[in-house]
Amino acid sequence: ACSSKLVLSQVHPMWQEPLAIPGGDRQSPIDIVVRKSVFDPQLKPLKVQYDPRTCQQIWNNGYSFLVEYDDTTDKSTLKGGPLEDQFRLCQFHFHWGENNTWGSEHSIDRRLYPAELHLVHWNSDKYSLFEEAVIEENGLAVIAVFLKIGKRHEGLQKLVDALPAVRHKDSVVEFTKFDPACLLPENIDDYWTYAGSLTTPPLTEAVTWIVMKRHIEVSHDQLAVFRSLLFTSAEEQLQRSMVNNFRVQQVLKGRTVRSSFT
Ligand SMILES: NS(=O)(=O)c1ccc(S(=O)(=O)NCc2cccs2)s1
Ligand SMILES: [Zn+2]
Repeated sequence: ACSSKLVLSQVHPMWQEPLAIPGGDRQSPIDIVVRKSVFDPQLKPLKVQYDPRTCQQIWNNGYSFLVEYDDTTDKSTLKGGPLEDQFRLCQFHFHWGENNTWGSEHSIDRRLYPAELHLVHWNSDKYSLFEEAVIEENGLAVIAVFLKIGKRHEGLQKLVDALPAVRHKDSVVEFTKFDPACLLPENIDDYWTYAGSLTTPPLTEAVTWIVMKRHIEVSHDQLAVFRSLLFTSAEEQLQRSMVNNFRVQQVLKGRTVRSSFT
């Protein structure tokens, strides 16, 4: 699966930022300044086709919890939008805060949300493995969806109920038949897109970001369960709550953010 345990450089947890990424001129996340985004009429509708049968497991990797999909065939795919090629879903995960005031990685005109969903895909037209794609500039496509506190999200509850089983770093639990399309807003035609990077190590500048304009709602209690997870493994003396697992916003460095809507 896409998050095989490649040996990552011994950087500190991402929010004690490595000073600068050598030549980092397309880092993520960013603040999206709506009035500076450029409508691009050539942007196509996104084509999302997810097969719930490819869902395999949930893994606490010490940064977030990842719901991992079988990406050995083109069963769960993303294409269209700003993308030239077909991309395979390999995992989705979230970033969230210690309270409901902040937690998202991207912001819209400086507005932060309590959490942000990332659906991670890699370019299966050009590469044969996630690990190859993750170092290429057109290798990954990540859909970002903001979460707002409101009504309970029925589809999310199956995931919330499984989280206590992956409380500690490096714990894994089988998780199947979950359709990640239920986490997308009804309208996925309105989005911003820009060239960026992974927001955790290895921070590679390989990501075409697709940030949804519409958010989804989850309940206060559902998000509270995210905060019951731990950054630390069961053996560690000092347990640390998994909260504020977002990266600080990065400079735009002249990049253009395009919008699919006016
Ligand atoms: N927040 S985000 O969507 O920008 C992501 C950060 C890391 C992601 S990954 O786990 O898919 N790959 C990172 C790797 C792990 C091992 C080898 S590379 S996706
Ligand atoms: Zn992420």
